[in-house]
Amino acid sequence: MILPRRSLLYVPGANARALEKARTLPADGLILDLEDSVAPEAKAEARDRVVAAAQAGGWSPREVLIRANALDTPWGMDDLAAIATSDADGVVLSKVERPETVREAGAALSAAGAPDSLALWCMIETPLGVLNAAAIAGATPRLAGGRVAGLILGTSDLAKDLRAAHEPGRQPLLTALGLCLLAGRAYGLAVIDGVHLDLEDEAGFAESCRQGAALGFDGKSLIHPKTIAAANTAFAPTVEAVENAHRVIAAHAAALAAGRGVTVVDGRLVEALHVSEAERLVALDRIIAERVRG
Ligand SMILES: CC(C)(COP(=O)(O)OP(=O)(O)OC[C@H]1O[C@@H](n2cnc3c(N)ncnc32)[C@H](O)[C@@H]1OP(=O)(O)O)[C@@H](O)C(=O)NCCC(=O)NCCSC(=O)C[C@H](O)C(=O)O
Ligand SMILES: [Mg+2]
Repeated sequence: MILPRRSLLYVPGANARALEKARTLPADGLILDLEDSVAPEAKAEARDRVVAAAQAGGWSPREVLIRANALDTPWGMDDLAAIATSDADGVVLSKVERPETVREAGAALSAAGAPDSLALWCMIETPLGVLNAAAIAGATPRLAGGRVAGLILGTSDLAKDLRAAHEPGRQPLLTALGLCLLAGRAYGLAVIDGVHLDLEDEAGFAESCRQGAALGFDGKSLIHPKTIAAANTAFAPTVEAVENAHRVIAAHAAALAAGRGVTVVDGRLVEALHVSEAERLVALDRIIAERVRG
């Protein structure tokens, strides 16, 4: 089933008001955070609060993911044990660098009683993580019956480790973004772009969404509710794209009925591969429209 992942908002797990507010926001998904936004002395309390919030329900149609601390920190394993039976849709593993970490997390979740439906999302945010992205994506992918549903780029940590500049166009990060997209798509995963740190830079945010959508990301991770609407727009199919998709589907069906495998729509060649992409767009558009109607 296609799920819109245009906007995934980080919600600090230590901030009770933000957690409450998140229930009302039109993001496709929420990442309830136990990692970087939570101070060490607040980790245990934040874990209890986030797990209780997930268990309380009432989040639909939003996906609820909980970001755990890395497994080699004092909190990582306790986070997984608590999240396992939290009714969240997924666990976000931070700073994943090796496929063994994904398997270890999957085993820990299963041992703690997690249902098979609990997904794993891997953050790729270090140079080693990028270089191993294909092995991480292919460790236990959903398509092969495993838990891994997606990759999320951690471009802030990555830029720091690379000593790269945060600049318009994100040239210093493009190799890493492309490698992660290749890795995720090779194993049928969702792939989510990193955050835009400057909350006052509306034009830069819009441009980074446009670029992320053009590169092929499913959506963007966000840090403030005021950016949800722009991300939802940027990563949704446009009206023109949906109209074109309907024309492609109809023209190809007519060509097949006439015994031909290819046709031309508005001067462009249409083959079966274009039909499957058109069908994906139409399905995504329908689900988004259903959400808007409520
Ligand atoms: C950046 C913020 C600290 C700003 O917070 P604040 O000053 O409270 O903002 P506002 O006054 O403008 O907030 C307006 C209302 O919106 C609510 N709010 C704000 N942010 C969120 C949020 N993220 N989720 C839910 N609700 C939110 C406020 O409560 C206000 O509500 P109301 O009371 O009704 O007026 C703050 O936005 C924030 O903490 N953002 C998230 C920070 C975070 O999670 N960081 C970690 C994830 S990013 C990361 O780790 C990067 C990655 O790992 C990498 O390496 O790249
Ligand atoms: Mg990070």
